[in-house]
Amino acid sequence: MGRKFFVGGNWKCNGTTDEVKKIVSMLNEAEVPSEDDVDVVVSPPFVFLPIVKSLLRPDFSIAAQNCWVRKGGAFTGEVSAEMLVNLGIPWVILGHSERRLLLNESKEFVGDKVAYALSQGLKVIACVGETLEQRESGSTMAVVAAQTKAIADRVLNWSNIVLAYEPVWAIGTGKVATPAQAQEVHSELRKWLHENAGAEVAATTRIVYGGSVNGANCKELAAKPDVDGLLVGGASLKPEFIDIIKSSTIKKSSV
Ligand SMILES: O=C(CO)COP(=O)(O)O
Repeated sequence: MGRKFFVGGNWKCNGTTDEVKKIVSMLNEAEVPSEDDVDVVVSPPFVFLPIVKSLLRPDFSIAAQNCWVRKGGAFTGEVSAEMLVNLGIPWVILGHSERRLLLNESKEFVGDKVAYALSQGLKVIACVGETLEQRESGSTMAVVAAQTKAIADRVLNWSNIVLAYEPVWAIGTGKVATPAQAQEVHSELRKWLHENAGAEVAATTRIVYGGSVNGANCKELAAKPDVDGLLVGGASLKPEFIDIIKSSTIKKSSV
């Protein structure tokens, strides 16, 4: 019943057309484990979705970085789930901490977005994570459980959700969580899912880690039993992203 390893590349608000083409060429030329063993999903800014879709190798998939909370309409500046489906984009990242914190997206709003995106047939990478202050005050689990509950309250079927644990203090800081810290929260999150969404959801939902993952630290993180993949920011724009994809092989050798 193994959970297939998942590697996401969140390009955030980066890139020009030329840079995007170069990253895609680098990905297309790489030799990586088979799609039977690893899901690779890259997430360019909205404006580059069509070009990436037209150029990217077929065994890699694509995610948008956000979408509107309900059906499209008079919502200036927003992009709807229906539009992503129309473009043939299968995945969307929702609840990233940069949106929760910089754009004041509440956990309820994120939960609504997750439910709506799923209802339209999108697969969702749903991000949760605590700030440094929250970690230091001992409320890490309470925070990530409340963020996960806002999703669980609105969603019954978890088969199209990947849960990404991204501690805010580790994002873009070079300060990666230790493998033990990641494992601890992932295992608690799985326990939470078991108690609140059922044994099947807990056993099958992939929980991936994000926050300063790079080519040097990916294997140790990937080796942890409850780390089912990695969500990569800065390093996903660089050749070391290929090494991160290859860290998936550690799961094969450890079973
Ligand atoms: O936010 C992240 C992925 O969504 C992680 O970003 P960094 O890998 O740049 O720390």
